[in-house]
Amino acid sequence: MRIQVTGRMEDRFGEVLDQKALDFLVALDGEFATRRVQVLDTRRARRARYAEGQLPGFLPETRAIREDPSWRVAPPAPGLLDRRVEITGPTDRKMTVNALNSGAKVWLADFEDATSPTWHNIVTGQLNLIDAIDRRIDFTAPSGKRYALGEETATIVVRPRGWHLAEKHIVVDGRPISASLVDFGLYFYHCAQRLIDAGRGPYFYLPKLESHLEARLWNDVFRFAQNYVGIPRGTIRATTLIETITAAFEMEEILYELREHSAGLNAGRWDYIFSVIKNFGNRDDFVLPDRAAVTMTVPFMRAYTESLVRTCHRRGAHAIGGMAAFIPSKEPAANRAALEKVRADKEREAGDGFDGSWVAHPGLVPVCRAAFDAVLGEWPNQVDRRREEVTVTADDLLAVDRTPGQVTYHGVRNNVAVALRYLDAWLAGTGAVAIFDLMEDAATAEIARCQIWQWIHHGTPLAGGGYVTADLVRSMMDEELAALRQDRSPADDDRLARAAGIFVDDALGEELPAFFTTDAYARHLAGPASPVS
Ligand SMILES: CC(=O)SCCNC(=O)CCNC(=O)[C@H](O)C(C)(C)COP(=O)(O)OP(=O)(O)OC[C@H]1O[C@@H](n2cnc3c(N)ncnc32)[C@H](O)[C@@H]1OP(=O)(O)O
Ligand SMILES: O=CC(=O)O
Ligand SMILES: [Mg+2]
Repeated sequence: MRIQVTGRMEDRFGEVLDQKALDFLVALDGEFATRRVQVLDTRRARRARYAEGQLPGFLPETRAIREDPSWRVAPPAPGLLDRRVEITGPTDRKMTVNALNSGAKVWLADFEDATSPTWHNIVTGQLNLIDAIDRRIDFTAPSGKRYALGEETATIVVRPRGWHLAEKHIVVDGRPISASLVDFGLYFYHCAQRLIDAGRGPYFYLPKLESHLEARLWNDVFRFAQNYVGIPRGTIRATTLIETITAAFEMEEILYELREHSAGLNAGRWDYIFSVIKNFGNRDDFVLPDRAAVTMTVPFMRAYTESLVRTCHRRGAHAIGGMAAFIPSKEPAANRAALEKVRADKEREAGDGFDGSWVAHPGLVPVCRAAFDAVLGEWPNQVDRRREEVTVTADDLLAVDRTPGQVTYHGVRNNVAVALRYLDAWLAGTGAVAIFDLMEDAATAEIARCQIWQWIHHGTPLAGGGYVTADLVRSMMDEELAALRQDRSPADDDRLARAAGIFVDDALGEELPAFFTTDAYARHLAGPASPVS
């Protein structure tokens, strides 16, 4: 047999991994596995060029696409006209029900940043999506709380894992298959027709793209999939996250490649910051201050979001805002402060022309809705607001050295503390967690470990004296681990040691690995003992 499922088959997994769905995965793999490898090679080569001092720019070979004012993306599909509030989150059963009932217009069902890609999470996530669409997901929790879908639910938009990740529990001809193709393929195969019958469609968010050629690859996947099951071209819709610095130079081209399937662009701010550090970490003029100082209004971030809105609206596409990391707190003063910060963030986005934005928690839906209601009123979006006055140059997008702020002892310590806590949760199977009152996920954890690497690499001075050194970071790490061990049971020691090992490999080494998730997945989550107990 060409395809083998090596992951443990739990209750009902056969419903997701039936022979016809597996045949579809084999077909996707046969068509696209080689191109995925080429994409990853191209990424490596591009990063190597940046390491030698090259900087990205707008592509001369695609100038005609940018300068042609005539083309537009497809009009919005059913359920995607009004996207003023989108809630994101993992696809476990409880959160699936809570997100769909949250009052948000869209639910981003996340297999990427918010999910630890254990085999269990991936397959049960697919099952939960099928059950949600069939409206048979209701259940009673052990606490006695009843979870049931309401009458009106959010439109589901699935975010498959990025091209860099493999799914090692499914092998084709002895090779692990692309995780993107698994998440896309299983959802599409099982749910496309169900969604069409329910008056919506198979919709996706595309993460971590680095170029328009990656968008072309996704577009070809969509064409192939639609032909395979016999549904019209253009039934699939996809919103592309602009969350890498290289994609920011190719927004027009990405919309163009996907135009028959495009549902717009999203400003994935956290991975964007990560991408800037990752690509230019070697350069003195790209050293960023404490993470808390890298706000959405610093010049390089502002250039990126202004350009995104203008580009989308010029092409008739939705521009969707990003994630404020502040989440509700049980402590009233902290809660008020968090809501106020989210309100300011969403009001700025609505004022800038975004058509909607993301929230991480149901308690934030009303804040985001109010900010967009105030600007949109009865209109479903503001795609007609062209923002023609905006001009953004390559220098603006790369103006990282104009970011005010310092590197502080507290900022370094916070990154160490967040990275260790996040990695520990990720190893235990949870991909999004509240840490020190902020939402943390794979993208924010990447920032934490990359900043540490960058600051050590440059021997960055600390405000108040001293420098960031590997010794300083190691001593902080030891203190944090000791404090965590005190709070936990000895049974957690092995997992904490593994979390520390990932941190050392990915933040303290000579080289800066492209993603912590790839190696950490292969070493810790892909074996029989995943998640790590
Ligand atoms: C960079 C990016 O990619 S951003 C997008 C990826 N990140 C995310 O999607 C993060 C999503 N958010 C979350 O996972 C969660 O909100 C967390 C982990 C940050 C906090 O979760 P908790 O600690 O459970 O928060 P809290 O206890 O306040 O939750 C209250 C209720 O809201 C539910 N809830 C919280 N967040 C969500 C969500 N995003 N979707 C659905 N339900 C949610 C909880 O399940 C809980 O339900 P219950 O009352 O039925 O038990
Ligand atoms: O996916 C979103 C991000 O900010 O990263
Ligand atoms: Mg992201």
